[in-house]
Amino acid sequence: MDILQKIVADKRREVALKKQLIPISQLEQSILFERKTISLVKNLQNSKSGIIAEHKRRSPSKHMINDSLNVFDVAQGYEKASVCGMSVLTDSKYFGGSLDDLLLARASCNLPLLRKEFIIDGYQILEAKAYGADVILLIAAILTPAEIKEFSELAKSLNLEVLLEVHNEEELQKSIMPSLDLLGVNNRNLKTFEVSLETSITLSSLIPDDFMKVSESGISSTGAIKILKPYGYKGFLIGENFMRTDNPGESAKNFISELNLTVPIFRD
Ligand SMILES: O=C(O)c1ccccc1NCC(=O)[C@H](O)[C@H](O)COP(=O)(O)O
Repeated sequence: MDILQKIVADKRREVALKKQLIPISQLEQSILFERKTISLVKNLQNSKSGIIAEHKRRSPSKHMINDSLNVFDVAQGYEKASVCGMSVLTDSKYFGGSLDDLLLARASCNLPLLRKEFIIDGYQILEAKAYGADVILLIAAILTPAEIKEFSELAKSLNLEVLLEVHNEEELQKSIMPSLDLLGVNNRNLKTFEVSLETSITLSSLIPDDFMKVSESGISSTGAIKILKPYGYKGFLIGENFMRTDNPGESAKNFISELNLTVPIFRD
């Protein structure tokens, strides 16, 4: 069993239990359900840096990254750094995150928030909305095309944007549909945990221009962004590189300053 299969098996049990404890009607009563969402796509279109900064305490590949920070401070730091959006890992068992992290991030900043989760049930999309997300992640490797359609359409009906994540051409070809907003290529091979920007480079020409292209994982220098931009990537999801430091917001700010100095404006 690979790591995604393990995570999904646990997630199915977790979601089944939660559905018994907290009914959908209760999620729908959240005041955040009525909130006007903020567009990550628009922020990326208007940005030079394209940085989506992640809150990530630990991970299956790197184990402990940083659990001494307060998500409230991290979100404020990212906002001050003028990132385009923030990704909040809400899985607890493998990443040490929670829905409370999402809620705290929502309370402390006005950035578009991505709920970074292993979504296998529409219930989790209603949770995302109830806890203040603007964007959800769908992972092609763990979903059928019918599920991607059902979940992305549910998200759109709640005014949430949808980031679809792929690792290879097969996942990309089976998943492309109009109800998606952003297409993320994950550079991390989930069998070996190796990261390679080649994955983003290889898949770039197969992604139709209608989607905002995002490169995810293993981005540890402004040089990587310089390499990826000419392939049409406008979003760059960065977790460990910022979270490994004592002050992720300051690290993001320095990263963006360096980027502005070294990277030419996008080629459209
Ligand atoms: O990060 C992992 O080890 C991991 C393992 C299994 C499934 C997903 C995983 N990561 C989720 C992510 O997509 C990353 O947190 C995100 O792209 C940021 O990556 P990085 O900048 O390399 O921390």
